[in-house]
Amino acid sequence: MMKKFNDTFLRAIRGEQIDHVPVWYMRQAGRYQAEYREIKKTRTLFEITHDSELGAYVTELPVKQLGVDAAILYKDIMTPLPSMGVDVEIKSGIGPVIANPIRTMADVEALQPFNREDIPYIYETIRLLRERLEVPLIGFSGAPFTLASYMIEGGPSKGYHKTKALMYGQPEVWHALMEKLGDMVIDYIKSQVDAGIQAFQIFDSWVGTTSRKDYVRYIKPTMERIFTELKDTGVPMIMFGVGASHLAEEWHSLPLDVVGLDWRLSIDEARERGLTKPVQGNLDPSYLLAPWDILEAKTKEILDMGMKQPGFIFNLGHGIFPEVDPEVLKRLTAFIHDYSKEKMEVGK
Ligand SMILES: Cc1c2[nH]c(c1CCC(=O)O)Cc1[nH]c(c(CCC(=O)O)c1C)Cc1[nH]c(c(CCC(=O)O)c1C)Cc1[nH]c(c(C)c1CCC(=O)O)C2
Repeated sequence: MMKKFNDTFLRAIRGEQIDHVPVWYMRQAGRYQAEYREIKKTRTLFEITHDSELGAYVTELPVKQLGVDAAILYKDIMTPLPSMGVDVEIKSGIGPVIANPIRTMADVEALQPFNREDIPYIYETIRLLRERLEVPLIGFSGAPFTLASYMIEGGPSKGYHKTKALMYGQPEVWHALMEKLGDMVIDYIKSQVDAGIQAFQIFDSWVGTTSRKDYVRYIKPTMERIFTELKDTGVPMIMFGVGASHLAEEWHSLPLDVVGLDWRLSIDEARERGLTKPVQGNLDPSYLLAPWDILEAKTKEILDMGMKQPGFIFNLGHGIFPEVDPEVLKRLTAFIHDYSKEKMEVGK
């Protein structure tokens, strides 16, 4: 018998009637899973994504194992960059490393427009997943600032000094780069929507390193254009970044649907600051290593805050890390479902 499609995640975003709080986890496909580690013994991330059957398997695995309410397409924020001429490799335990960093206007001019024909395997994975999944499929893209930070630094960074030096010192180069990456994000998300994704998240993971004033001046115009152009897709749009509480009002004012929060700003505080839109978050993933009663108490606290108004999706404040026990995530998912279900029934 076919199981009924669980659209709780999409209904929650629309503020519709639901019977439990939906949950999914950033990095729900990854090295905390034994099956994933086994696959990674012989294949790189790019090799997995080029194999649509394998990409679909890895995407679906946490949905089956944990019982989460949404799947996030397995790929990386680096996936579209080779199409633009970026020479990128993802090194295990380090992250993306780029051999041809951006330093000058000539480097920006040399970037090619993203071409969806370069990544047919991603769309094939989306099509396979839409046939198989009983929960919505989330697509995603990195945001221009976060992608630019890798492209300028040449890899992961602590201070983002080269990125900001280019932003402040060569603003015309910076804006040209933001424009090109903005074009890519728009077409890349549209292409994923055409293939069948049902929501998307924009990862501006490292944008919290900029001030509010700089965000408005150097980054927000491109974000405004991205969300304005993508609104027509009709697919819910989620924003996320780490340590970006000071930008929460700026995000809220963008034409997006869901504001993702990390653990630095509580949901109550976000509401007090006028964030009336649906929120997603925000358990500090470190709690996943704490004893169960401590994790449960914190989860309850977040659910109690999130459930004060419609439009709440439970997630972590950042991705799952390799040391986390899958059994803990399974128990947590069941707890979120049971606790919120009970609370909704009492509230009726
Ligand atoms: C900044 C960023 C990257 N990639 C991503 C971000 C934004 C989210 C965030 O803030 O963490 C997004 C991403 N990367 C990956 C996903 C898959 C979907 C999911 O969340 O399950 C998603 C959503 C796979 C991946 N991307 C990567 C892994 C882990 C290593 C691997 O399996 O090769 C996975 C599962 C590699 C990667 N790729 C990147 C980093 C920092 C790393 C980690 C390096 C490491 O610790 O080894 C860049």
